[in-house]
Amino acid sequence: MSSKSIIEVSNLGKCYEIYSEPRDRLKQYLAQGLAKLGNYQSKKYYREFWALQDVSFSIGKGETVGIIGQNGSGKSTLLQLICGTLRPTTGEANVQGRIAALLELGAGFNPEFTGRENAYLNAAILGIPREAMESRMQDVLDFSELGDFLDQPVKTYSSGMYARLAFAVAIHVDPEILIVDEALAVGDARFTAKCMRRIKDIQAQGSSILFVSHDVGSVRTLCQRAIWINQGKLIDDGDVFPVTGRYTAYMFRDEVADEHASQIADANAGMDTPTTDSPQSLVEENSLKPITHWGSQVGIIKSAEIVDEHLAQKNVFSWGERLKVVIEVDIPKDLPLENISLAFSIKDLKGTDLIVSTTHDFDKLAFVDSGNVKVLFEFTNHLTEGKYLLVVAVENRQHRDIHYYEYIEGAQYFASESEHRMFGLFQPSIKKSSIQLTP
Ligand SMILES: Nc1ncnc2c1ncn2[C@@H]1O[C@H](COP(=O)(O)OP(=O)(O)OP(=O)(O)O)[C@@H](O)[C@H]1O
Repeated sequence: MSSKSIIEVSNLGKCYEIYSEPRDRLKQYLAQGLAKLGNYQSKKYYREFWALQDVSFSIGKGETVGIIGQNGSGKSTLLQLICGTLRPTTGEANVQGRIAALLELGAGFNPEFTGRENAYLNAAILGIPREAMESRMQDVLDFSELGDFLDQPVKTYSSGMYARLAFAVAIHVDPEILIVDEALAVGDARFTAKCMRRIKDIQAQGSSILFVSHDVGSVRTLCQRAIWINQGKLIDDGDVFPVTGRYTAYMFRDEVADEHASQIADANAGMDTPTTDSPQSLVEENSLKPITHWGSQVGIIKSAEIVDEHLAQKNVFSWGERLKVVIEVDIPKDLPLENISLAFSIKDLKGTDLIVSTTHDFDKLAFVDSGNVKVLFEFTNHLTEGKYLLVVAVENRQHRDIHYYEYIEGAQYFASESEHRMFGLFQPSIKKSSIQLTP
């Protein structure tokens, strides 16, 4: 284990024995016993299912890593192996430091004990003595907002109450590693926001965080790095933006041209997210290829760029300047025109959508013919100083369903600049006025 890593996972695998009928389990047990006595290999009455297979990576101190993947891909299995609540079939997970894990609901809680007793018990397992925890109990109570329920057996709790207690305990035991499984996000919106804020505090204190989520947006907001697990295998591991981009591409893949996830990862290997702290200029960033580029009709977008009001392509725009997003598309004859929509979004380098517009919404722009079309979206640049990227897409929209014909994340990289100091991400021009209420 390298001195800088706090978690080191090598060739980790978990295999389950799947029995088609309950009596096969008994047959297996007996056959195994006999085989041991006779010193021979017994017949297998089960089939093997690898929930996780040959996974290796290391996590450094202070890193926040998102674990992404479809339902049943092996994320929870991986976390349980790291926490030591599950034994691996192959390989090992070495962990250095106190792990506070929020895995399944109420994991580690005794249903007969009260919330308070469970808090002491959980803390003790993590090496926090009762006296130390006593002084933190008021904070646990305040954070969990459980009130009198803290002294009720946890078997009487709702799933949301379980989650509140589990989270409150986890953040009050000084974790060096915090593991958060999204399965726990059963609280209401206010509590979820409160938890996210606290996770950021823990991050700022230098703890390492493993964050499991289906939501690419929250992974991008919180994590610098992402690990993509698919069917028990590690598909991709790297900077959060490109890895989640490739995962999204896979999730939206065309059913007909269904490719294996690893092929997408291979094809995109080597594409990195633009670095924000590098001293290299934007010119270099503009030479970067898109972060992701996919869809069922790749190639129909002929060009996509941001220009000023004189249609000159630029990479730096002033705050308050008029700008246009120009997308040229060649719509094939066989595509149904009625639901075609051209869309763009402006994202910051963390992947947050700041501006999104499509020809489909508000004043719908209909396409009357296939062939070459240029669409212009015009608006005033109200982005505060920083670096941004342009995302463009041609979609088929039917109500809330979207099929992507082509999607380019990072069609252009550009900067916004201003002489004024601004806060926030987006600063429209705001009219100020006052009303005199008393003389
Ligand atoms: N005890 C078990 N016996 C047999 N199979 C299991 C067992 N536990 C998990 N699995 C299987 O292992 C696979 C991985 O499960 P896991 O819970 O790790 O997935 P996940 O990525 O966390 O899913 P989700 O996003 O739905 O929580 C699934 O196919 C699941 O059915």
